[in-house]
Amino acid sequence: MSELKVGVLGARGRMGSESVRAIEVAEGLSLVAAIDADDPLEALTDAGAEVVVDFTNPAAVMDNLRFCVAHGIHAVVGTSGFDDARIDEVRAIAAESPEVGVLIVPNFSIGAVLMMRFAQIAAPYFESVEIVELHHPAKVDAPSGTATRTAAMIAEARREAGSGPVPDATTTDPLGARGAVVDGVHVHAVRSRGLVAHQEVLFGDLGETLTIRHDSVHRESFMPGVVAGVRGVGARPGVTVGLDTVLGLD
Ligand SMILES: NC(=O)C1=CN([C@@H]2O[C@H](COP(=O)(O)OP(=O)(O)OC[C@H]3O[C@@H](n4cnc5c(N)ncnc54)[C@H](OP(=O)(O)O)[C@@H]3O)[C@@H](O)[C@H]2O)C=CC1
Ligand SMILES: O=C(O)C1=N[C@H](C(=O)O)C[C@H](O)C1
Repeated sequence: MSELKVGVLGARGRMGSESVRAIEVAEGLSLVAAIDADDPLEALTDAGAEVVVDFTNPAAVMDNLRFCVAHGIHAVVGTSGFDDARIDEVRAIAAESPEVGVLIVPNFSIGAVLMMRFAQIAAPYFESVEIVELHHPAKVDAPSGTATRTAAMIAEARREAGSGPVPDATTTDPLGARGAVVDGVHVHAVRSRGLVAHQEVLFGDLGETLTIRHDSVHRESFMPGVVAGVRGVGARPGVTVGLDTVLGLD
């Protein structure tokens, strides 16, 4: 059987370079293009790429997706910045080439996928919830895509359960000490040397708290998920959000 031809966008970056290494050694995958900001996207079509992995930045990723979809190339997107409005935009782009799969994955690490799931399960049972995401100081965006996705999953679970807003008597917060509010969930972003990618979801109710924490201590934690996404995206036309279906969790 012929190997699946894969291109990496953002290939010299922290995640792109790790992905290049993972794809080079993965059985059945062949790295045909490693592209960075100064390379033309036509290098993908010239090399016959069938799937791309995008780890660029929120400002660049939409143009990359437009190119890939228009050229019938499946896309596995790790780049952050995908709120509901942006996902709807991708759905509109993908509708132009219905055979193409676009897999948008806020976090490829298996532990993080499970952390989000566990938070979703816990959400209806606690009156209070807050998210603390902690990352390396070179991260360009806040809050993280993982925190945004976790907040959305928690909010949906609370809505379905008929939960009200989280209790909070704060009326004065001139410096924004209570953090951002994403889908009704307070999100706090920490940036520090020594960190890679970490998140805590803190639940609270009468006389008890539950903390769900995940730590990526090395970027290799994301690679089994990236490789699974590359192998799975072609069988999923249209837009899929999250790695859950690829991992068989849905
Ligand atoms: N889903 C997940 O599991 C994970 C997602 N991420 C996300 O992935 C993204 C990248 O993170 P990270 O690797 O740390 O960032 P880096 O800044 O290390 O890498 C980004 C790379 O993309 C390149 N780039 C910029 N614009 C383009 C373009 N138009 N075409 C091709 N390449 C381009 C940059 O080149 P140059 O420096 O020359 O501009 C750089 O090499 C972020 O959004 C981050 O949040 C990160 C970790 C895990
Ligand atoms: O920039 C990072 O490093 C990460 N970005 C993703 C995010 O925004 O959630 C995934 C992971 O947290 C690492």
